[in-house]
Amino acid sequence: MPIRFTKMHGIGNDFVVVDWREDAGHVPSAARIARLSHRRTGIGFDQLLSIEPARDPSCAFYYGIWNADGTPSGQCGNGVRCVAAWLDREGAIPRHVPVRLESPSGPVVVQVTGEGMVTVDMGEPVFDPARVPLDRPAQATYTLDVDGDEVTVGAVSMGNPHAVVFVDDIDDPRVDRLGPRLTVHPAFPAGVNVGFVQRLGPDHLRLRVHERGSGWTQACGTGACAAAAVAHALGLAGARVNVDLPGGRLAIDWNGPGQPLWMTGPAAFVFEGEV
Ligand SMILES: N[C@@H](CCC[C@H](N)C(=O)O)C(=O)O
Repeated sequence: MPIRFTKMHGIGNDFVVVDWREDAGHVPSAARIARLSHRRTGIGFDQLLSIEPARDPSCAFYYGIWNADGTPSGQCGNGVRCVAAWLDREGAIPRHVPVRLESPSGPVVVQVTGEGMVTVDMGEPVFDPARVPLDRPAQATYTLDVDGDEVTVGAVSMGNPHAVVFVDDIDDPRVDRLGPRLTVHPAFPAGVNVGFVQRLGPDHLRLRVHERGSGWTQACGTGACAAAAVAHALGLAGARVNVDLPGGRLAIDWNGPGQPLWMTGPAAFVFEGEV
């Protein structure tokens, strides 16, 4: 069955967006998604995003998320900005007005603030390890054995699981080795997105993310939220943090426990296609 799609990206984290508002339920198999995501023999993307009718009547639309290997995810920060920009281009949601969208992990609130700029209320970061999920009793940080290497991580759910590792230099080759190994560490039974954070100051972080199901990406929106939330919880960051990823910058605002976390950044259209 042919699939019409829009290729988009959020600071280099790239997506195929499919419109299933009239036609929900035609999820391609994991094997087909993996074939389509291939960068030489397919379209090439980090995630496939569907736009569908909302199941929750308080939300305008539902969006589904699948990684490049075909596995589903509960949340995608760069993806939800692209979904909002796509709905804005269709005239399906109003501008400058908060709109509730339903993700697989629950509602978020998007606001298209200008051409291609979107702010999202991502909800409150969840540090309870049982809900990340992380198979350890609750602590501020966790020390994990990664093939004989001791690695200290913060853990948080942003609707999907994140491990956050502070390093002196995100370009250190040790980071390249640790990313893929930590993503499949058995302490995280559902796998984990792993963010390596270099702290430049209380309001400025550098970040690289090895994503569960997609590998190293140019940017990870929920990864930026997780990095800022863990830094804030450890007293290493304030309420407003600029997070620089290989593909660009996101602004994260979080006032701490009991408060929602906000992410602001761009969303861009690349091309339309059918496969
Ligand atoms: N690129 C994303 C996260 C996509 C899902 C992730 N790989 C997972 O499996 O949870 C983002 O921008 O947040």
